[in-house]
Amino acid sequence: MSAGKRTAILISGRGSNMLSLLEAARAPGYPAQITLVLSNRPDAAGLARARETGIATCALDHKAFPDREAFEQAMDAALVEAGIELVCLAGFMRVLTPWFVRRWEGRMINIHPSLLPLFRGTRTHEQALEAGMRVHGCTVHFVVSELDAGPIIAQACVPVHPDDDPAALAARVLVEEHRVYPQALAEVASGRAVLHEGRCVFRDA
Ligand SMILES: Nc1nc2c(c(=O)[nH]1)N[C@@H](CN(C=O)c1ccc(C(=O)N[C@@H](CCC(=O)O)C(=O)O)cc1)CN2
Ligand SMILES: NCC(=O)N[C@@H]1O[C@H](COP(=O)([O-])[O-])[C@@H](O)[C@H]1O
Repeated sequence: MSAGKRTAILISGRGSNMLSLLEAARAPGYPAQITLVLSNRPDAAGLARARETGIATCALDHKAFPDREAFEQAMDAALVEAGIELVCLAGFMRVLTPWFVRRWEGRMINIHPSLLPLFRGTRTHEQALEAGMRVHGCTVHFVVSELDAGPIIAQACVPVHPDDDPAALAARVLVEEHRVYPQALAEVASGRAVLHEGRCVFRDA
């Protein structure tokens, strides 16, 4: 049995979704193997958490590069050097240029803390509360150049409670992120979910 698709996780912060993906990938037969954690922030707390697990890490400070393209070329080189086949964005807070997206389109997914296409961008939990939503949630999608607009692979819903503040709602959504992201990665890594003609298509693997 193959060891699974060589997968990199890109982070900018604490890395809780990274940890849930790492844990899921330890299961026998899981179709992806996490072989690299890369961050645009050398001080990202998730890097230290990744190193504790023994996984290879790479810190590329985006501010050390003259422009976005130079940073992305270095990131791409690190991924290619590591033999990466799939990329998971997990709290990676850089908008990727069309150049990088074209390099990885169909092999790069992201988790977003809202039920897309509702509430793209940032402050998603505040937006949901301001809109008076009774349900909220998270979305795993293929990454395309347009921000948070890629074809949806999986979603999970949570109830919005009357006394919710953004932090309470975020915490409830995060539990579902940790459940649905590993499921979505398995769908993509196994070939069951594919990006085809701008849509997410489910095939018998
Ligand atoms: N081309 C794409 N790039 C990225 C996507 C995408 O769908 N297409 N998803 C995002 C993740 N994301 C929300 O899910 C997101 C990340 C970053 C930003 C943003 O405004 N970043 C700023 C810098 C912010 C910072 O450094 O703190 C920027 O890049 O200038 C918005 C949404 C990942 N990239
Ligand atoms: N626009 C991207 C975005 O907002 N992503 C969100 O950042 C958090 C990262 O947490 P983590 O580092 O603990 O996984 C997660 O809630 C993820 O959905």
